[in-house]
Amino acid sequence: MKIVIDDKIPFLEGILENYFEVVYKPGKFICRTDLQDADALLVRTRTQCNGLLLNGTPVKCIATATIGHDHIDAAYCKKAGIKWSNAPGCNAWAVQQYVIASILEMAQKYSMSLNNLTLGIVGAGHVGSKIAETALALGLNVLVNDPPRALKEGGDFVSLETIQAESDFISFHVPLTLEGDYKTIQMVDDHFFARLKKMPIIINSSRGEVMSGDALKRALISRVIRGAVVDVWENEPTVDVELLRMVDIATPHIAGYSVEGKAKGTAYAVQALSRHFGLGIDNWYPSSVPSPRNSIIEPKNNVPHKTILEAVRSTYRVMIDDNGLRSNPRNFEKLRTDYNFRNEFSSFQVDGSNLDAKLVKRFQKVGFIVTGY
Ligand SMILES: NC(=O)c1ccc[n+]([C@@H]2O[C@H](COP(=O)([O-])OP(=O)(O)OC[C@H]3O[C@@H](n4cnc5c(N)ncnc54)[C@H](O)[C@@H]3O)[C@@H](O)[C@H]2O)c1
Ligand SMILES: O=C(O)[C@H](O)[C@H](O)COP(=O)(O)O
Repeated sequence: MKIVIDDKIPFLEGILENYFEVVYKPGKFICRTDLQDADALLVRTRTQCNGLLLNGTPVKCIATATIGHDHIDAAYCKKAGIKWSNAPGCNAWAVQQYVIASILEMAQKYSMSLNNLTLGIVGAGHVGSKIAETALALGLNVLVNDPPRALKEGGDFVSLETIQAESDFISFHVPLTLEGDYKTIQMVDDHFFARLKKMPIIINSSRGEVMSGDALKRALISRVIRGAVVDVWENEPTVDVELLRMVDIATPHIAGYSVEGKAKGTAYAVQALSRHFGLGIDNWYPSSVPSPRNSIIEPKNNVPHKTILEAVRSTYRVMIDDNGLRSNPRNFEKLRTDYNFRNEFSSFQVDGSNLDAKLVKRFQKVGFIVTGY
């Protein structure tokens, strides 16, 4: 059997070679000729898996080592009898880290106290629900909009209008969908911004095409919003430099780039291939996943948001990623390729010996391990 694999998927070398003839190639350049005698394809978001790529090839199974699967033409695959899988939730904690770090940076920049501010979350799946829980622990009010879940589950969901009217931050965690009752393509447009009431900060780490960059620029110019955090862009890897200069935090689609998230993404993809081809490695996981060089955090004080911001910064400095893209927006894809995957909060231990009980709880809710309290 033969498999073609995106050559930027970590933790994989030597694994599938035991079962397949393996060809590694940059995801963007995988083409139909590469697949003439291939049975399977293992990709990231950089390979468009559609009829153009797959028609007339023997590929019968595609695994993507990512949460998002908008690069896979599901309708085509169904028609062509190609099975595909993604890696649900693999890097959700990495995006939680990115969004929480960004909210704390924004609160500091604009001198906002998080207590009693409202975070509106649009899309409450693996990522959105983790952020909701952390935000509550940080003292924010949380409103959640997720019409597909609301229809299935009922419960405490609000309308998009409520999010627009009451939020000080709005963070998007929807998949990119092009059609249907809940389609998300360009869901954030001039009409969306016109309904905002509280000059919120907008955060997009979902997909660039969910939001109109031009509408976002108009909203920033007219001060309908206070600011914006943008990790995903329309037309990646090209970045609208005018927009980049206007937003508060601009990063090159790295919200999900944690060591743990990458390890899980690879593992879920290998496991899916194993199930499909009967490889017998259904529980495979990378044998060694790097830990942080210094995993102990010793908080200096008991002032909640200050000490949590310091701890968060010691795991991840989102402003360094911002600076990287700002200094060289044309390097978008290279910044991603060369990215030094960070560790998630759960790989760090906070020394709780001088923390009050409430702060211990908060650190735990953010995702840290707290010891010695
Ligand atoms: N920037 C990054 O590095 C990065 C990393 C991971 C995921 N993502 C993106 O984030 C998205 C969300 O990830 P996830 O793991 O939480 O996905 P998920 O599938 O677990 O959750 C998505 C949620 O959005 C809801 N939803 C769908 N359409 C909606 C609509 N119109 N309005 C409101 N809610 C809607 C769904 O019901 C679901 O609960 C992914 O699809 C991916 O595109 C980006
Ligand atoms: O959908 C996802 O999982 C994320 O957007 C992911 O971080 C994209 O990762 P890449 O395709 O660069 O590996």
